[in-house]
Amino acid sequence: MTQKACIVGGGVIGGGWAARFLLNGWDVAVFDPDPEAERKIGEVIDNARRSLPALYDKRLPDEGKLSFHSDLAEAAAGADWVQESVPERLDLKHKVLGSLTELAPKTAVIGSSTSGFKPSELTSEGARAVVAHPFNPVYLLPLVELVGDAAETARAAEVLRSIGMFPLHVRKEIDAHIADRFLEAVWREALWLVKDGIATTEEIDEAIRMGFGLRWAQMGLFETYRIAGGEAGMKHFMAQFGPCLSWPWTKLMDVPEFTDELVDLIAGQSDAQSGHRSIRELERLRDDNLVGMMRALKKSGSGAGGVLNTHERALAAPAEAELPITGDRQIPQSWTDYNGHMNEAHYLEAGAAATDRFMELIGADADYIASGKSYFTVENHLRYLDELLAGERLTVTTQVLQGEGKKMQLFHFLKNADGKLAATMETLLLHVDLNTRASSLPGAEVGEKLKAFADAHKALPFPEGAGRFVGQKAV
Ligand SMILES: NC(=O)C1=CN([C@@H]2O[C@H](COP(=O)(O)OP(=O)(O)OC[C@H]3O[C@@H](n4cnc5c(N)ncnc54)[C@H](O)[C@@H]3O)[C@@H](O)[C@H]2O)C=CC1
Ligand SMILES: C[N+](C)(C)CC(=O)CC(=O)[O-]
Repeated sequence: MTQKACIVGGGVIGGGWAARFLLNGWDVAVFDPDPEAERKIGEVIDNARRSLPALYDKRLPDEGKLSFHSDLAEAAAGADWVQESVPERLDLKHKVLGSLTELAPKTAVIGSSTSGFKPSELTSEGARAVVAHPFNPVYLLPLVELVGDAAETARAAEVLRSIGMFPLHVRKEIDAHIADRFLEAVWREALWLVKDGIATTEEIDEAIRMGFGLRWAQMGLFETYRIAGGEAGMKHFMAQFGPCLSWPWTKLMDVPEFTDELVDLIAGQSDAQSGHRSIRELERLRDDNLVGMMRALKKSGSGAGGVLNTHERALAAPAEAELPITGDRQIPQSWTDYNGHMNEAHYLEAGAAATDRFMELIGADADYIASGKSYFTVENHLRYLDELLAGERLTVTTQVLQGEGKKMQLFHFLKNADGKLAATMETLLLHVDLNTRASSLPGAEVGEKLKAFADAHKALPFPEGAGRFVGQKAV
């Protein structure tokens, strides 16, 4: 049965939560008194539709139903998860969480997005809630800091994993949890650097994005510094840089006063730096960059890439069809080019991924390859028949044309969401012994499975376009 999330407060963060649940197949009911809430959330969800599916090489579940409610009881009825994301004021959080405790099903997790309040503060007037603190954009970044009752946060963690997030249990409640403690320290130093006229907002951003910002996404702080200690590792690093902590490098806890002058100085520099772009434009730029970086992390399984790999493995396999389905995904924005459609190179990428999937189907999987046997491609022929656009669903099915001895000849059909043929790729592979790098017969089981597909597919019509080559004569 479809699960339901109730989103209370649909601003920057509530909108992100709505998108995360919706695109993972949950029904989403929103309660927000702002008359503009539907438009704002719609824009956030459009951004999410453009970016979240691009992280995966499999299709996400069909989107759930989105509804807006002026009655909190109606929004909360039947919910499996309720997420409060109203402004960061304790009196307001008490009021909203108190009502939700009465109205939501007893079985529902009630999460608060609070950046700073502790669970004991949120529940001091009898409300039932745990802190589920996410990061912007909630639909792309996996981290959620969970703080509160152990059984309830364990239940919450399971749900969060199922929608591709990374729950981090905070062992002891503290103001601002873990991550915002860092962010606050960095923010405080940045304010001092601007106030003291040492650096502009743009120079501070360059100092982050040209250097340590790139490192942090893949190894965090401690692993990065371990390497910085050279062969002697962390001990050497601490011996060398530990004493600096007592030098006057930082402002420590000294907070700059938030005068009108400082606010104007920072807002003015920020306008000069980025005011020529709208917030939505900046969001799309941020999302495209995040998708590119997170896809790179997927390859090594580092950081957020490991979370994506785990979630992708849990996504449902496509339904059976006459031909094996060897690909089912949405087309990422990053696959499109200056002509506004999927670039030719990615047709090959989709076809090559289908070959890999077919190899798995006949047992030529990672273990088989590790045992020293594999297939090498020796020839491909691609026909580009129709445009494919960003966000469209792409499915690939595979017919075996030849599957005996060392040879495996496959014909991939690449189709859009309406089942229209957009491309075909014919590919010839030879089985190879990875130790001698010479062609060889496949293992008995792989050979038999391949032959079974080949025999079954012999009954099918020979595909139109198979056996073709580029016919233009050279002049
Ligand atoms: N903006 C950020 O970077 C992050 C914010 N948070 C936390 O998320 C929460 C929300 O912050 P934002 O989304 O940034 O704020 P926001 O100002 O963008 O959105 C708040 C929304 O709550 C609505 N609202 C106000 N009173 C309400 C009520 N009684 N019932 C239902 N909705 C109501 C407002 O109309 C608005 O749409 C805060 O607790 C904040 O600390 C957490 C992570 C990051
Ligand atoms: C500024 N902030 C404290 C609301 C930020 C967060 O809580 C997390 C984030 O997304 O940076």
